[in-house]
This record gives sequence, structure tokens and C-alpha cells, in this order.
Amino acid sequence: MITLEKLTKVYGHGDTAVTVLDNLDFSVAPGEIFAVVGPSGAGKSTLAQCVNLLERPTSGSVVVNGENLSQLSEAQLRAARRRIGTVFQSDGLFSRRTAAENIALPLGYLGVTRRDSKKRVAELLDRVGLSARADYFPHQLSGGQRQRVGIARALALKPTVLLADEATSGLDPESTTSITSLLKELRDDLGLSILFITHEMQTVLQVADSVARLDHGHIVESGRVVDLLRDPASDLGKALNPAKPALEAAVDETTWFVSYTSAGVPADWVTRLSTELSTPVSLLGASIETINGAIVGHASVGLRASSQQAVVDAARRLGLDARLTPAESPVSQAEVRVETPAHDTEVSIRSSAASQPAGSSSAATNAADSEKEFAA
Ligand SMILES: Nc1ncnc2c1ncn2[C@@H]1O[C@H](COP(=O)(O)OP(=O)(O)OP(=O)(O)O)[C@@H](O)[C@H]1O
Repeated sequence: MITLEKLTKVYGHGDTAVTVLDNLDFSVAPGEIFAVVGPSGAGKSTLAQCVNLLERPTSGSVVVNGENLSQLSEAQLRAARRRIGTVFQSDGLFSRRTAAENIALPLGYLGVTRRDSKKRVAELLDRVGLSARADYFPHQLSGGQRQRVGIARALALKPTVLLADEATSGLDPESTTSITSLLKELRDDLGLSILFITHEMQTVLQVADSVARLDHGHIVESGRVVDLLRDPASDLGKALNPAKPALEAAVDETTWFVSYTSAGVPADWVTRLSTELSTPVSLLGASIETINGAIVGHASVGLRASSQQAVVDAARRLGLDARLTPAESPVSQAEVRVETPAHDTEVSIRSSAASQPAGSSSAATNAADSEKEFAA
């Protein structure tokens, strides 16, 4: 469990003082992946440095399993740092050491016997699926494999908290998925609290249970990913799963934006809405996905007639939020008309935008020097 309590970081003094983190409060529970997203300059790196204790907070606390790390002496800090595993953007591996030797490093610093170290390294290599690559040097491994070695090394001292600082940035989508899958396995198997700092929204969607958006040092929005995706008023929800372009409604139709707000939305909600309102419903675009085992989605539909309140009420009864939207630009004029089997009401489907699997963008920046980390 990791808890940040009113964490504040100010650089400089007096007139030149800059508050980079301002009273951050959040917790990452055991078995939870908590993402912090934010644009460049939001304070993500500073947050990571305060959490892994490379920077002292100006005020507030970082509490790991009930221990307030912000109040420790330098010597105690060095020991406490080992209780937080850290994975950086760059794998930070030593090029002249094999995968196994890189993983063994933190054990060596702690004076673990050669025999115990060998056993633990073998376990860790197995854990990250790289037993067959134990003797490979970093340049003989793919980017995703190198990052796996970095994760194994971060786990060497059996931390309960893992800090992943831009751990998938710069990786291709396939490697990103392999790393996010591994992190989810570690969350589930070891009950780790994982703080996942990133600027990649798609990766948050892949990996996180909860997310907070950091902007200018403030947390401007946070919550469970599923709840945010189901909240049509959530900016973070919209940023995580932006609406796909939809078709234009017919001239006599009004375009409505419909969001799933509950897990109980019936699969045939378009037909049901049409029946309830006694009017055809045109499906103009839709994105329905399973995220962390929960169904979330939104759609654009075209409707004729009916009072606005009647549409809102009928949608709500189906577990949906319906609100009027500005017209979307037309994508295609192709139109397929289908008869709904259960009802006489006709449903016109002009388009159904397929949901996209979560992918990844990439960006590269330099990461911290891990030798400095372990040697500290
Ligand atoms: N040592 C420092 N002294 C003064 N200001 C600093 C220092 N380190 C960072 N800052 C400032 O703090 C703000 C946040 O920087 P930080 O690197 O934490 O942002 P970030 O979200 O990680 O950005 P990026 O995604 O571009 O790496 C920036 O305005 C930066 O100029």
C-alpha cells in the first residue's frame, strides 16, 4: 500500500519558488495499478522522484505500508528505497552484464549469498518469462525483453510497491502489451501496489484500475477507470476513450450521444430504445469495449420526434446516458437498413465504428541512471 498525503514539492525560494506538486493526495491499494497521466511539465517526473525518494518532498508524506518515508534519515532512506521497486523508461541495464547479472545487482548490494542470489535470479527470470535468455547481454534482447529484465531487477528485493515511470514509453505496441500484461500478472499474483506514471492514455486503458490526471502539479480528476469511462461528464473518461467519428443523422433526425453508465445495458438497447420511443433509431457510430472485465461504450444515434426528456428518461431506464450533441461530420453515405427481429420498429444502422484494441504511442526521453539508484 502506498499513500501520498498532501505531497508538495517546491523548487527554489522566495520570488523564484515554483510549486511543482501541490498537495497531492491518493492511495494505491495492494493489488491495484494506479496510473498518473499528464502532459509534459505536469510534474510526473517530480512525482516519481519524490515517491522513490530521490527528491525530498517540501511538505506532506509518502507512506509505504504505514511507514512515513518522508521522515527518515539519509541512511534509513537508502534502506527504504529498496522497498520500492522502480522501473524506468529506459531499461537502465548495464550493457556489459548479462540479464541474470543485471537482475542480481540489487541482491549483491545487500550482500545476499551467491547461492541464494542464483536461486532468486532464476525465479525472477522465470517470473518475467526470460529463463532462456539468462546469459544474453542487453544488446541481444528486444526492447520489451530488456524492460522485462528491468522489472525482474526491480522485484529482486521483494518490494510491495512498484513504481513504473514511463515504463512503456518508447516501446512498440506489441512490447507495450507484453509489459502491461506482465504488470497485471504481478499485481494479481504478488498483490503489488503499482504506481504507473505515463503520458500515454492508451496504455492507461490497457493497464490501470484507477487513474489520476496531473496538470500543473494538481490532480484535476481521478477515479476508477471504469467509472470515469461510464461518466459522460468526465473529461478524463473522454480522453481515455475518445468518441470515434460517427455518421451524420438524416435531415429530420437529431443526433444524440449515448453512453453506457451501468454494467446492465442490454445488448439490444437500440431496438428497445426505438420501441420505448415508438420511433426509428439510427445507429450512427458505436464503440463498445471490455475494459478490465467491464463493458463500457458509447454511441451516436439519430432520432426523430419525441420530447428530449422522453429520450433522456428512456435511455436512463436502459442504463444509458443520452445527451444532445453537435452534429458530427459525415464519414460515409453507405446505409444498411435492417428489420429488428423482436419488434416491428425499424432500426436503421448506417455505421458501426469498430472498437479499437488499446495500442500505444511512443516517445523517448532519457531515464534515470539505475547504477546511481542501487549504489546510493
Ligand atoms: N530541479 C528543478 N528546479 C526547478 N524547476 C524544476 C526542477 N525540476 C522540474 N522543474 C519544473 O517542474 C515542472 C514539472 O517538471 P516534470 O519534469 O516533473 O514534469 P513532467 O510531467 O515529468 O514532464 P515531461 O513529461 O515533459 O517529462 C516543470 O515546469 C519543470 O520546469
